[in-house]
Amino acid sequence: MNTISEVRCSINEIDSEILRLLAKRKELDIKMADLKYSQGLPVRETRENEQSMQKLMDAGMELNLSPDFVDSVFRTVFANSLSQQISYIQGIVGINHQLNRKLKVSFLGNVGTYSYLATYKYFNSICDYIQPKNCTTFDDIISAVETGECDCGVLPIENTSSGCINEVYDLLQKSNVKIIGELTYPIEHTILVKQDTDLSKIKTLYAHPQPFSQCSDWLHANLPDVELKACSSSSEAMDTVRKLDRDDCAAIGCREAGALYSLKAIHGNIANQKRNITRFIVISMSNIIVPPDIEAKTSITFTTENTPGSLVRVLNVFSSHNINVVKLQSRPRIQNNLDNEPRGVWDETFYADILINVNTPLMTGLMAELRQVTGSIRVLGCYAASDATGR
Ligand SMILES: O=C(O)C(=O)C[C@]1(C(=O)O)C=C[C@@H](O)C=C1
Repeated sequence: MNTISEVRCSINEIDSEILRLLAKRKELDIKMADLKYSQGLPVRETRENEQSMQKLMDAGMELNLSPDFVDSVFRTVFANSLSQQISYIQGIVGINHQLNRKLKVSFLGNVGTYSYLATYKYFNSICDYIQPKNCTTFDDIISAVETGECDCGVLPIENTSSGCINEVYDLLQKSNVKIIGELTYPIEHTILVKQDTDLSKIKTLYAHPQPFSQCSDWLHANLPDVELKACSSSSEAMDTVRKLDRDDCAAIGCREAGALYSLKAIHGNIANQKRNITRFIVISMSNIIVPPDIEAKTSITFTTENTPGSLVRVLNVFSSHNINVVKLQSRPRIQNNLDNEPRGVWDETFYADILINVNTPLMTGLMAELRQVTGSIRVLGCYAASDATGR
């Protein structure tokens, strides 16, 4: 008769074997991407995937595994495989010409910030080694790329709870960096403490301003009298609470990252939206080419006259070409010369994300039409849409 620990041991061995096989599969993904790219074949093979899935479900049934289970396991494996292949090809085509596949990347904060987690998730399959540049402001992240100190930078741009991160939009208005990628990352805010304590004892809470704003409802209802201290990042917040080592201080951060700072989670899931997700953009000084079979997103910025119908005329251009505008945002225009500005009014700069690849013949005609109905227009970058990569 087997004991629990013997059975557990056998299960652990099987799990390790599954991991080894997944790692082997990952190596084949890269080989496959290489072959497809060199032969000019599409990366996404929807029909082949469907056929493989059907075969796996049939084989699974013979092994007494339900089709649902097989479907959910392999859907994740297939999505990951596609994302690996796309990232790899993006790496060949665009941002990584270095033979040793090392990239220097700037992002907010230190180990354990959400930006850190998103950065490693994005670049893991693109390069072998990331040299991190830890920044304390969004401006520094962009400057590190502009000066050539870093190959790429990662910036949060919008979140399902707090909306657009205006500071990043305004910095993009002033910079020449290109957007070369995006990823969406689930942000699971947690109250982290150093000493054994409970919520009623907390007097001071440390966090980046974004988590404060993303958790405003919960904070209002549960910690209304607590002093909120803004930090430059979640890592600074977590490190401060670790060093203070008190039972009346806490930080907002991700549960797993908290453990890196010897902090315990006492309350989780505190964001205003259950699905609290941040979209990050990846920036670089040079554009990448998105292969034609990958769904591409192009970010543009434009100005219009401050007159009735001006914006509609721009949107009509997209509509007439059946182009999906998946995001439209406006920000007050940054003016350096205020001499001719009438008092009390200001102009807006618009940002739009549209589903089109800039390297299509349609784009040239589209830009010509857009120039006729805008004051100025600039492409901020064209990149693989996160839906396409599963990131
Ligand atoms: O402070 C961090 O951990 C960050 O990475 C910054 C940041 C942000 O500025 O939006 C990143 C993602 C989350 O939305 C919350 C915080």
